[in-house]
Amino acid sequence: MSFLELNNASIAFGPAGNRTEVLSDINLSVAENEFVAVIGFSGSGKSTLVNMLSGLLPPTGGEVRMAGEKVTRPSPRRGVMFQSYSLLPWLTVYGNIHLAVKQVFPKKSKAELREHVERYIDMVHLTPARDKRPHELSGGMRQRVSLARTLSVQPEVLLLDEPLSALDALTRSVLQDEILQIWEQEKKTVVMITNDVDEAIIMADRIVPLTMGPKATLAEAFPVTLERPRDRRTLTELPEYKRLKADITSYLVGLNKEARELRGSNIIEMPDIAPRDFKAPSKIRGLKWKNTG
Ligand SMILES: Nc1ncnc2c1ncn2[C@@H]1O[C@H](COP(=O)(O)OP(=O)(O)OP(=O)(O)O)[C@@H](O)[C@H]1O
Repeated sequence: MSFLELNNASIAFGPAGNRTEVLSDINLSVAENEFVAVIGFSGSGKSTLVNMLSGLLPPTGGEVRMAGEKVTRPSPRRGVMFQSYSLLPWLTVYGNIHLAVKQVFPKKSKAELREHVERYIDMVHLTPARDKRPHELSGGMRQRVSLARTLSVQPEVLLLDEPLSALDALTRSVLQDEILQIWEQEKKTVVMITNDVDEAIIMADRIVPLTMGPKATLAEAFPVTLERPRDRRTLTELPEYKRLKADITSYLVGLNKEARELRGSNIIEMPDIAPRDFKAPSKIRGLKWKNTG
């Protein structure tokens, strides 16, 4: 049964008369505890899609529903984790998570708050770094804090907007495994945005391509039926993995080609002109130098 739904949802930006429809006629139905990966090119509208799912950006057409209710504003029931860590630099790991938890669970006692915050710090293996500030942490550690903070408010839906794309390949795979472990243990509904086919296959139950914008829409999904837990050391050798990777990659390459051809027909011819004088000036704001050109 569908838990999170997008029904003919669209997002347009710009003033009346000059509007651009970035997302058009998006339909998606995510079951409870399902892990869906949305894969797309840069600029296609992936973050706009996350903002719409979270309730930050109301659709200009159609609707978003969660557990049958229309989504009209952000709520702690939908936790978002962004590509940038968005941590408060003057607070420690503990402080960053504590702030979020206190906001969402104001009735918890001091001791309950402490126990709750420490549980999530432990979940992402950051207990030894509990009192460090963001500048004292590596990129992977910062992203772990961000994950712990998102999880600590106990959302039912996790929206992950390219959470690992700024990390090196090794850290990225460690964090993929940690997110999967947490997902299995905490049973969340996940929509993860990614631009990495391998990441999508390793993590998701279903991969949905987002076509190129403007008027980007979701294409037909690729189901991933590989058994869980998935072992990345042996997974890449499986015929199903290879077939999926080839199918999704060639689909994405096709999208890119199609978009380039469309853009090609809109190319504006520029006049063939050259500057009359291209000598470097001898003086700029009182600064003199020898013209060697
Ligand atoms: N608030 C806004 N006002 C006007 N245009 C916007 C706004 N937000 C996004 N856009 C436009 O919508 C399009 C999609 O942007 P979006 O950030 O969703 O893409 P993306 O796929 O997440 O890109 P990237 O992977 O590079 O982060 C872009 O052309 C962008 O300029």
